[in-house]
Amino acid sequence: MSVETTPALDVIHLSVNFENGSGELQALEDVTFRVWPQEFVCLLGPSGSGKSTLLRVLAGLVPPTQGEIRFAGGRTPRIGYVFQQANLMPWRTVLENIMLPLELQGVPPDEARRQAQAWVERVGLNGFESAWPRDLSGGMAQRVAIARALIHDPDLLLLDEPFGALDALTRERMGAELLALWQAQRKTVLMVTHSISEALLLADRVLVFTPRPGQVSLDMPVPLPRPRSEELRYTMEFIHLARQLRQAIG
Ligand SMILES: Nc1ncnc2c1ncn2[C@@H]1O[C@H](COP(=O)(O)OP(=O)(O)OP(=O)(O)O)[C@@H](O)[C@H]1O
Repeated sequence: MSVETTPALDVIHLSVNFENGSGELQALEDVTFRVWPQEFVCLLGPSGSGKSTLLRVLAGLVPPTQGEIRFAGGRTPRIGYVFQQANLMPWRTVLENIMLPLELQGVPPDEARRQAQAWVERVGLNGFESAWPRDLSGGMAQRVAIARALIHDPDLLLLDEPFGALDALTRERMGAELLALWQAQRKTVLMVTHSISEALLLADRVLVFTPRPGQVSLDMPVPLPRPRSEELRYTMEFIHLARQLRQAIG
């Protein structure tokens, strides 16, 4: 945990209801937790427990029905968002997709290109600058999405099952790459995943959600030493933590 004393964000008694055809549906109920600067927090829970909804509330895309979110400094932070699908613009090359957030901020094109090129290298896509999204593998497309989410130097990175559509080996590799990026960039991260081992390899803390309406049923620190590698999976401590999470999910 960070030594800084101001939380990056405070989620306070948050409830979210949606109107659906037959009435109200409660997605989240009285959710309270805080996240510290530079912390990596994974959200685990059954399908429909409101994890994606929580990220959308944090991004300001869905209003809370009750409760509130407080961000450090009293203002909404700059946010990078990555979804299960890369959602790249098909008419833009890899480089042009990565530089988009800077263009939208009004950064001059040459400077935007220079920074995008640095990100191409950071996410291991050298040589693919001019490739089109349709020619990329799933893992490569997600690397573009991650670079695009980080290029504007967000304070908060929201990841909604970013590796959920990838095969198991690519997923492992992407997890390791994300960890290396996080170690270098030290963003505050909230990541939804369905994988217990992914959560344990990446997170400082794991929040487990109950079935709908989502509530936090377990807030578990992950005391595994860093840097972490896949080998950790075979240690007794890892297996013990994985069992605790499995039991909490039910
Ligand atoms: N815009 C919306 N309108 C109505 N209902 C919604 C809306 N968004 C989400 N829901 C409902 O809220 C509940 C929580 O959905 P959410 O996608 O947040 O869960 P989740 O935990 O992320 O699920 P999964 O793990 O399957 O992605 C679900 O029952 C979903 O159908």
